[in-house]
Amino acid sequence: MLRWLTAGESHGPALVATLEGLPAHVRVTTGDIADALARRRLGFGRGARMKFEADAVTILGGVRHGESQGGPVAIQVANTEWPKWETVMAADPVDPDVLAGQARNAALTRPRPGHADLAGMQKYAFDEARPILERASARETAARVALGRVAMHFLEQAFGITVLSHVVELGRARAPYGVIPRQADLAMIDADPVRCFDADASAAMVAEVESAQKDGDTLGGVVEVVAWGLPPGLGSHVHADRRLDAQLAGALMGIQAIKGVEVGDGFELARSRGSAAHDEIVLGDGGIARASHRSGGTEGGMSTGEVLRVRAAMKPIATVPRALRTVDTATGEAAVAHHQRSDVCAVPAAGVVAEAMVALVLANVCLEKFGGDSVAESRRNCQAYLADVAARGLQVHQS
Ligand SMILES: Cc1cc2nc3c(=O)[nH]c(=O)nc-3n(C[C@H](O)[C@H](O)[C@H](O)COP(=O)(O)O)c2cc1C
Ligand SMILES: C=C(O[C@@H]1CC(C(=O)O)=C[C@@H](OP(=O)(O)O)[C@H]1O)C(=O)O
Repeated sequence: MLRWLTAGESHGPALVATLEGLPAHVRVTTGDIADALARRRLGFGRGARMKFEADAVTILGGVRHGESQGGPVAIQVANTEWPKWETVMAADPVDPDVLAGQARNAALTRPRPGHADLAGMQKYAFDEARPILERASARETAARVALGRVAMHFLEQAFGITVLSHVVELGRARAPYGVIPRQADLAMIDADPVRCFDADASAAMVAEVESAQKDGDTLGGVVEVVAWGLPPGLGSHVHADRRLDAQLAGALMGIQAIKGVEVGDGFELARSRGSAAHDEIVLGDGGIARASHRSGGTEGGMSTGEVLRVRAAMKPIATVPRALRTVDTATGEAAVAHHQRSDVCAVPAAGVVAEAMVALVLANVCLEKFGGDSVAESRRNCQAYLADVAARGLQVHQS
């Protein structure tokens, strides 16, 4: 079983992440993780902070000479802006007179609608939002992306599974439905300003961001994560929490600002008749094949061996420049919400985070099915299983 945790605040010295249960001999370097973090900073519409702040990665444990050792992997993502925050975010007590002189320490008593601010102040007994927003911030997703890269290397090296994402909707702009990119397309997607695979849709998405920015507004959108090379039978129908689709939905909904998840054709299937909603099992060239890919690669809570497709819908950024109405909790008076700066749109970055979450889920279900304390052992176990499926005439040939 793969377990992971992150810790750290948005303006703290660093985020830290640990991954327990990773087999030995996964090849991964600091450079690989830095590359993943750089991809998360991509995307037209992100705010000023992405430009002046940098992620400084250190692998603190679990990896030696470029290979995992079987112990927990610990990664630090340090924040180069820390010197500006070291008094306001200090772990140890600070002289109140020193703190009083810090503009950054001003009490945030105008909670932002759409954020954790108000519910967090209620729940954790704080009179201002700083202690809440520091941990609620999607800065934390940098730690998840670092772990996701390690999980992706395991999936690729043990099983040949690859995971990628692309932006399919941004504001009102939409990419054509049903185009499923492959790993070879990833460089092209990352080179696009909004990580969209369709040039016309990309131009429309960029225009949407420009228009929202001009209006002092923000945008959301939809990302699709695609995984190629999955064996059938990951996850299980036998219990709710073992269903692959449930685990994927939970992982994606666990990303800040994600409000909806679709597996395969998702909500569109609900609008179709049964005769047009499923993937018929047919005789193909080499044996059993599927006539379509509507299910998104899961049936009965298990992978089918077809390409996996999941979509996540992100709400518009909640720190709206044209500030939303709130109440100042210090005075009890009507006010407008705190706003310093924000992304106009972070959908392209959310795609990179969604890839990481899907990779962590897939790595976990692969370990559940195949086990293995080394990459070679996990690979061997998977190959033996696939050989048995084929020997029983149940192998599905990809169309
Ligand atoms: C990659 C990424 C970047 C984000 N950037 C911002 C931002 O700059 N400003 C903001 O207000 N919210 C931003 N968010 C969204 C907030 O973190 C999120 O809206 C907030 O946590 C409340 O959402 P929730 O109700 O889903 O938790 C971002 C989310 C992601 C995934
Ligand atoms: C720092 C990151 O994202 C931040 C996520 C975020 C939020 O509210 O979620 C708000 C913004 O930070 P700030 O409020 O300090 O401008 C983003 O920049 C990052 O992704 O590395």
